[in-house]
Amino acid sequence: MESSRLDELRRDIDRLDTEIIALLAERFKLTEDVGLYKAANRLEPQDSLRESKQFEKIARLSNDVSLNPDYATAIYRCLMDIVISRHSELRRTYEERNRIGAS
Ligand SMILES: O=C(O)C(=O)C[C@]1(C(=O)O)C=C[C@@H](O)C=C1
Repeated sequence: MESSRLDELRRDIDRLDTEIIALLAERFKLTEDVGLYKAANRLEPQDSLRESKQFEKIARLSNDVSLNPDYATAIYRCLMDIVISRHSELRRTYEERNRIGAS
């Protein structure tokens, strides 16, 4: 491959990465609020029913744009695992604060 072509492709990748990171930041802000809501309402960090619906949607959306659904599914599994771990942390912090506040 001509090196200028490689540079051009990498510029396109960099541009998309900028957008992907901005969207991830937005998504994590929303899941942070979900985590705070769950902690305050004593809901479990993981919701398997919601996840099943999410994964169905992800497969459908991937197929619509000719993306291998396995790729998107793997990425979203990672994302959700990070979210679940953060929600567990928020729950521990929330309960710790309430214990201290109650004593
Ligand atoms: O919708 C929720 O309840 C969330 O916590 C968000 C989210 C997600 O990232 O989409 C993460 C973990 C849950 O197991 C399901 C979905």
